[in-house]
Amino acid sequence: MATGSAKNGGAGQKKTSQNRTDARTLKRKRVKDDLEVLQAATDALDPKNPDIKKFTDLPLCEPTSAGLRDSHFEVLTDVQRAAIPLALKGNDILGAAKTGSGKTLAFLIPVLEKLYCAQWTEYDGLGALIISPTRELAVQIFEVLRKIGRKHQFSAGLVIGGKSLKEEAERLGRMNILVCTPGRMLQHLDQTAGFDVDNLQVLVLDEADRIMDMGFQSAVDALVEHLPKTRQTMLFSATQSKRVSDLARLSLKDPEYVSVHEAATSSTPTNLQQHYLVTPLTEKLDTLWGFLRANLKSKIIVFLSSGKQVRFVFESFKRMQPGIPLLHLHGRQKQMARMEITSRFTQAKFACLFATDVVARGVDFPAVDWVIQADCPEDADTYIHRVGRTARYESKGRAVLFLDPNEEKAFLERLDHRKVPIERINVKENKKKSITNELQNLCFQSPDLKYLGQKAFISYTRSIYLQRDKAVFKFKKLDLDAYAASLGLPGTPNVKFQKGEDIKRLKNASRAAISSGDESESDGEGGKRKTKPEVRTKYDKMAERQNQDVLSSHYRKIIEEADSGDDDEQDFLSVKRVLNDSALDETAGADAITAAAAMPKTIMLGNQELIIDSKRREKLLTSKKKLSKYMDKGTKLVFDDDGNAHPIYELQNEDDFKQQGPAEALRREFVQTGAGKVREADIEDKQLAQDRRREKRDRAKARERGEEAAQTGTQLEGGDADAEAALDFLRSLPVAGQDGSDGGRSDDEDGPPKKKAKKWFQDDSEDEAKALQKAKTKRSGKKVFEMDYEPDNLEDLEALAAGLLED
Ligand SMILES: Nc1ncnc2c1ncn2[C@@H]1O[C@H](COP(=O)(O)OP(=O)(O)OP(=O)(O)O)[C@@H](O)[C@H]1O
Repeated sequence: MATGSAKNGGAGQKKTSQNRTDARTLKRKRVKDDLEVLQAATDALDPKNPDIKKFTDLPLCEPTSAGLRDSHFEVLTDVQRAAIPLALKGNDILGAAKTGSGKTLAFLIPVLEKLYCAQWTEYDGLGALIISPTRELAVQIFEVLRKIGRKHQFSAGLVIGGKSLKEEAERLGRMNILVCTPGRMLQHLDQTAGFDVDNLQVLVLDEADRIMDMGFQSAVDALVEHLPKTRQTMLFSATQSKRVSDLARLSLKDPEYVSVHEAATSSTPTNLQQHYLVTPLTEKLDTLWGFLRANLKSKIIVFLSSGKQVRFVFESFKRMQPGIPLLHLHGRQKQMARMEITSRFTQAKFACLFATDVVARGVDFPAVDWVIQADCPEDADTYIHRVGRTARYESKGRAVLFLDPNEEKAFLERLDHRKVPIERINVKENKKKSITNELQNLCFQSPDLKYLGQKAFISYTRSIYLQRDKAVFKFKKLDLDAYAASLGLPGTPNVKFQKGEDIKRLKNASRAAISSGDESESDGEGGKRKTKPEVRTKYDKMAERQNQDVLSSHYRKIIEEADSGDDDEQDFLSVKRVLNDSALDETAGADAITAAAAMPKTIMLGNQELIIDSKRREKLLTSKKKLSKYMDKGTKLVFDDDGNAHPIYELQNEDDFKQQGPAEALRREFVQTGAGKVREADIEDKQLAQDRRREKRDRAKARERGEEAAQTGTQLEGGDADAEAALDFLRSLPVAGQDGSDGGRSDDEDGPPKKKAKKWFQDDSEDEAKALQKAKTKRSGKKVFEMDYEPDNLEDLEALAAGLLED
């Protein structure tokens, strides 16, 4: 049976495997036929056909179509309509379209189609490389790729750093599509054995103008060297450059220039409202604070010029609790933190994100209401990308640019030149409020915050100094002292400047340094090749810091000490001179000094000889206070009428003492007189205490009578002077509501409460005071009248307490 059945089973198995082979052949044939149809449709496709409106109008394979359907993409945007057909036909593309217009799909769909048509498998290696200037954007592109490519069989990976090179390298060999940042990719091409890109079919540069910008030039050049020349290349950006040199470096072949909004009257989305307001640098934080307080139910991105600015504003505003969740993002944060913050802001309904230009390009946060540019962007392109974080696709958005009066004219010209429609708005005078005092208090209380403030000050002033566009950024016009004060700093930090460098080069140099030093903090930018980091001491790091001027004086001393090797000797000699100033015979000259240098230094204090054998001891000897413990304590003297000095306790001459009588009798007499004096003093004290108690009782009674009279309105009969005085005092107090003001009327009072005008700049202390007042009223169940009166003694305070808290 077993055998039989085995026999039967063998025939069955043969049949099944035959069936499977047939099915596979059939499937392959079907796919081949489909591919031929697809290819024919693509060949026949007229890229300029105006009837192409939906994705279903394009010759796309089933997996891509299904991915788009499932992601609810149906109608093509302008840039997609213009670019996708050309790209499907294999052209190189130079795509330019406004922010938020859907450029990501415009290159991802052709990538998927190209590899599908080539029947790309895992054995074919890397087929497409997509480069982004920032990690955030790379992650986002990868997410869209996963969404629309979910029905494909390709493997896709993200190469942006944050993991060890080895870990990434292991997976690289198996990837068909990679989304990466240039620096990190270059590292792999240089260092990862067996990572083969010879087969690459498509290269995409998103935010191409930025990638081709100087910070990335060398990385991109080196990267392109590794890639095969026969490939399709696509470049996209909202601010596309057409520099011939760039195109040559990327070996673009007869690229199609797709610029769907070139004829548009504005280079920014039409559903974006753009404003600017002129606010002097010294009031910038006041204005920003006021804006946030007035827009608590919004999703806001605030752009600042550097990570240090971002940290200071975030930390100080966080402590002042504006009433809206605050987040911050800059390139020096660890990768995990950046991803976490990005995702929190993405999900938030109301929040404010302080950020550097790390999220200025490409990042697609949903439903951002406001983009605030608190620091003027370095050029009009950066402005366009920053405002593009709102009003994306078909949604609306608003943007406000803060300009210092010195920046206004020239920067508006730049915007006008780039077709940016922007209108001036003003902050209402009555809504302005200075937060300088709060910042000063915070900086005073927290040295950390003060340090951040100093760093922010330095990075801002340096950035202004280094900006290329000198017509906009006028360093000489900065009032540095006032600016430092506006940050709450107790003094103006010193700033060192390097001439002949511009801000972009500096920024990118620091990025390159990071990417070669610490991978985990790298932005994937810059593209310098990694060298083995040397072991550096704490002092090395401190000495390398660019802003040593804000180091504590202690650290500065350490650094200065390290700089001059012969310091010790110099110190020694100079101390010797100081100590022996009077003792040194001038004629002894240099010989005496040299001889002294060989001997240990000493100093005589009283009858003690102290050896100066260390800097600490030397310092100690210059402090009078500290020296005092080594010195003799002085003796106190008193002077008689003739001016003769005597010790305080002077023993009487023995003979004189004996003449006064027997010692025991003298002692008894002394004790008796002393005891008599103490008794008298005691009686006086008791009498005084009694009088005071009586006075107090009388005052309290008079007060009670006075209050009754004041309440009933009856005239006081009789003439108790104290009571009358108390009544006068009570009448002199302003009674709630009588002086025309609201008199501190509590919410619980009868009658309609006056509606308070809604304020822009309501601060927390007011809220707290109100809450306290309410809590008090609730607890006591009594009405609370606020008086504009400051009691100046204890009695007044008691009267106030008794007179104002009543049923
Ligand atoms: N055809 C479409 N239909 C509906 N929504 C779309 C379509 N294409 C893109 N979008 C949506 O529009 C938004 C912006 O798209 P995308 O991020 O690709 O813009 P972008 O042009 O790359 O912007 P930026 O210049 O800022 O990088 C995204 O939320 C995306 O999901």
